[in-house]
Amino acid sequence: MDVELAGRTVLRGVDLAAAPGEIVAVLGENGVGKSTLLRCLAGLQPPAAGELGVLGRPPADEPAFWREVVLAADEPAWYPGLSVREHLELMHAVHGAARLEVGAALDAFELAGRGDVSPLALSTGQRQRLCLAMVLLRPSRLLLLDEPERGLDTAFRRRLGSYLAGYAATGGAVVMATHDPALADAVATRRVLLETAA
Ligand SMILES: Nc1ncnc2c1ncn2[C@@H]1O[C@H](COP(=O)(O)OP(=O)(O)OP(=O)(O)O)[C@@H](O)[C@H]1O
Repeated sequence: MDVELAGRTVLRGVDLAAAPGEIVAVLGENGVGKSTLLRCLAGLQPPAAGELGVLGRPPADEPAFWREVVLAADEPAWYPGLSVREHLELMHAVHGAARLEVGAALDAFELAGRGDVSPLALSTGQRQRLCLAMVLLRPSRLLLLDEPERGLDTAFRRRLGSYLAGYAATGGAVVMATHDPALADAVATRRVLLETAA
């Protein structure tokens, strides 16, 4: 597919497939179009040309689509008055059939000691861990992750890799834009290097 933003071709001839159980790492320099590609896969940016199918149909920004697909890009808006634990409980209650219990998610993402505070009282890396905990707690078939390593220390990046591998091992597909070659090396089953559209 080709993608244009403000009349400029940002992506040209991008050809990408991700099967269940695959982790696709999308690499490339700043501004090359990685986030734009994820937005296309999430149905938030229509391609100017070409074809795009997600889970067997064109992606659409509607509830049925978002029950199966998660886009984790910019930091989400946090609910005022809800603690870290309550954000996870909300996710658990809304989605049902959760992949993780709340206590297990707090432990896995090293937030057990911070469960009662507001997300705004967390450090940048802790907030990113909460984002990822919310993403991985709920059921889904496709994760679209934009620089999931953002703010994470080296040790937790490795843990993230193992969590993504675990997600893929249960049949989920992951497409992630990343600037972390070590994360890509550790878990990607396929790598896509984007280059500036000529
Ligand atoms: N809303 C917009 N309108 C016009 N151009 C945009 C818009 N958003 C992004 N762009 C441009 O599209 C190109 C691709 O941006 P994108 O954010 O997809 O890059 P990226 O590969 O994710 O970059 P980074 O590694 O810095 O996150 C850039 O040249 C950017 O300037």
